[in-house]
Amino acid sequence: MPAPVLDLVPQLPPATRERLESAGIDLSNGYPSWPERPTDLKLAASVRAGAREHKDPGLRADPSKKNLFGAAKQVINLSQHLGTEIVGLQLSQLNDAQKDELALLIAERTVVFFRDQDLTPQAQRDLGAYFGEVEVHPSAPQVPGLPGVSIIWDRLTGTNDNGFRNPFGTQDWHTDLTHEKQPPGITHLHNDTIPEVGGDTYWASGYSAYDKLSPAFRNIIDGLSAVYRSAHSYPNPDDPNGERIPIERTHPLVRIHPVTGWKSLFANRKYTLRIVGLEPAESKAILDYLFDLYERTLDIQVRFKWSPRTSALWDNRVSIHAAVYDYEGKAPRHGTRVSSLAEIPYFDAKAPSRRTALGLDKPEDFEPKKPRVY
Ligand SMILES: O=C(O)CCC(=O)C(=O)O
Ligand SMILES: [Fe+2]
Repeated sequence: MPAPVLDLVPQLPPATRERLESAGIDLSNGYPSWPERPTDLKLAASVRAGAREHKDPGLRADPSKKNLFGAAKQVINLSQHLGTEIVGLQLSQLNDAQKDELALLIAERTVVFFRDQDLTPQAQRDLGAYFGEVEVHPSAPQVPGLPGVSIIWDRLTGTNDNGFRNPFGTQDWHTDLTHEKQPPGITHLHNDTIPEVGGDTYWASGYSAYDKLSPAFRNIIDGLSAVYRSAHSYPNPDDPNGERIPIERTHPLVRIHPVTGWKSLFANRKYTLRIVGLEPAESKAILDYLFDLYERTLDIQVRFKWSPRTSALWDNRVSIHAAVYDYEGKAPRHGTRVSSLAEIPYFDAKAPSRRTALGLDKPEDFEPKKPRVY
């Protein structure tokens, strides 16, 4: 299939163009570039089907994080359960000890922010490569000359029908690339251009969603597997002109983060299709409950207001996220992103939840809730 032609150089926001050009990105063949697309589903599914060794840098970190925190001007926790902003550090200048500690911090706090970054797309890719093998999407738009640096920009839909009634797709709560055999751990989005008003992003904690469940309910979902579907679809090799179909993969519904050792819910409404082994109605009832809990429980979420040249690094193993499309494409918002593939998701019945590991459980957390009396 030929790569779509969509030359958007003239539409690049000025700050974005300046960032790309001063980093030596060649825009003479257009922007973005599209990878050689797989011709069919089998090829797309095989792109990263092999087993990769993943050694998480967070496992090497000094638990006190003294190298990272000692060099920062300020460390601000944005909510109890997730979200930390680090002030006064440049991501492009971190040493290895600081990168290891950052990987640990992201594992613990789910999403970490750095404002006022001077970050080339090349430096962003190098940092991603430190965290794990950089994901090169088989069919998503990328920065020319830099496979693995993909682009978040609503102009890339190639259609103009996104708006108030039809938000950009990233507004749906989701986790990235859950259909991969080794889905991403850390994803790093650097937004070089941000509207003056709007364009915030939400994250919700999978650790805390799991912690919200009663022990009896945890027993029901612990050890179950679910099927995860890809966002992109591909022609079936046996029927190249027929309907395009997505990739499907099975993973545990509750997974363990290899660095923290904590259990996390691993479900998202956009891509988790069904629980293996259950009747369709049972699967739907349980998944709908889990999605609702995850998406609607405000105390396990953080909403972040960006400023230009800000980086967010989040852990896709233990979170869902959603981008608010209230600027409706009227003001430019442009970012580059790099995802680092991690381990094959796994479950361990003996692993603790986050609250248990941190000693935060209270006896009443384990009693059935009493009905509220007003
Ligand atoms: O635009 C955003 O804030 C987030 C978009 C998103 O879903 C992603 O980068 O994976
Ligand atoms: Fe996403």
